[in-house]
Amino acid sequence: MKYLVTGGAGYVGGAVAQHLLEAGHEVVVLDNLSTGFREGVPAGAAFVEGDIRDAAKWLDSSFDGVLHFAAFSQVGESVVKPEKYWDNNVGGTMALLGAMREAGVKKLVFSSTAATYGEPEEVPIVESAPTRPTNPYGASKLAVDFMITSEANAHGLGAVSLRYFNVAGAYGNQGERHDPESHLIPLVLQVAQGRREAISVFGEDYPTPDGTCVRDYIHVADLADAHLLALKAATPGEHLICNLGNGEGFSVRQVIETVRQVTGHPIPEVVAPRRAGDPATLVASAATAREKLGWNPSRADLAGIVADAWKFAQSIAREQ
Ligand SMILES: NC(=O)c1ccc[n+]([C@@H]2O[C@H](COP(=O)([O-])OP(=O)(O)OC[C@H]3O[C@@H](n4cnc5c(N)ncnc54)[C@H](O)[C@@H]3O)[C@@H](O)[C@H]2O)c1
Ligand SMILES: O=c1ccn([C@@H]2O[C@H](COP(=O)(O)OP(=O)(O)O[C@H]3O[C@H](CO)[C@H](O)[C@H](O)[C@H]3O)[C@@H](O)[C@H]2O)c(=O)[nH]1
Repeated sequence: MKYLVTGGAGYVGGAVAQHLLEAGHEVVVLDNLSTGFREGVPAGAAFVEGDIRDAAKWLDSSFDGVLHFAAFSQVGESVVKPEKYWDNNVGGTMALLGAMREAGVKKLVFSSTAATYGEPEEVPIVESAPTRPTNPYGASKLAVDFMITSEANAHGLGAVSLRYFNVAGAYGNQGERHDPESHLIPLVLQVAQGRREAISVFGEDYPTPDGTCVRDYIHVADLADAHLLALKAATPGEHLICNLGNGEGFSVRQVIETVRQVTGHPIPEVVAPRRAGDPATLVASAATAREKLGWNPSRADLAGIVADAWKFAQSIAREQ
């Protein structure tokens, strides 16, 4: 099969593109390199440097589907520059859906997010939980989910939205290298590498066991498996939404402690103010993904996830 991967020069899109190639598919990556890297596009994929708003230039009926990762995704930035998120995430996806309609491409897998739920009333979070995003990033992704539902109803698109919780780890040589980095695990690893002095803990007064935010970390390779299963499950005229996480929460301090164990570095920490837009606890119920996609994650162990991210961070440091 031939797939367009938007955002395939980024962290998750690059890992999924690699997995698609290994499964024998043809992959075309469309990425404007706004946050991604040319060297993040896996060998064997065709690369088009361009914007999803211009997807109609490259999308034609030879494609069997689209995997849509291209977006801005920093929670904190979205609070101070919301217009950037509405423009790229919502405006960009509207153009992409239009191009798919024109070209008659009927299958879509979309990177949605746990941030669509906001502060949950109950954990683990199920897909029928209220969606009350606490930041414009989550709101923009929720708007896209609504857009996709109406596209499926009106025009027969077969779509699956995967609501990732916190993605981490590496898949072969596909790993996380955001610049600037905002995600917890790669930042803590930068401390272990001596690239920063200490990790800031954003708030220690949350209603959680140790006062720091709790998140559900999922290995990017397990996430990649879910995308291939989602392509199989996509059904014309239907929009399926699935959470992807391991169902277990780890606090910021537990993550830091795990990095200490994996790297042997003492990792100094400093307490900093809360980051705007952060919910206290996000933990997934992935029962829908297991039932509807047949997804069975096999790399849930946090130390293993951190060890893979560490291996990748060290390999990048050697290259630089
Ligand atoms: N990393 C996580 O923990 C996480 C969690 C939930 C959801 N997501 C979602 O997964 C997707 C991928 O996240 P990531 O961590 O790999 O981010 P990333 O920044 O590494 O990748 C995004 C890629 O999209 C490209 N891009 C952005 N806007 C574009 C546009 N208009 N046209 C073409 N290319 C464009 C960027 O250059 C980049 O290569 C995003 O949609 C994000 O919202 C990520
Ligand atoms: O230097 C740091 C960086 C992060 N954190 C904390 O660590 C936790 C995880 O933060 P990340 O930035 O790694 O991840 P987020 O939970 O903010 O967001 C990630 O997961 C979300 C869903 O859970 C969204 O999908 C989003 O795209 C993705 O970046 C948060 O409580 C954050 O406040 C720190 O304490 N210090």
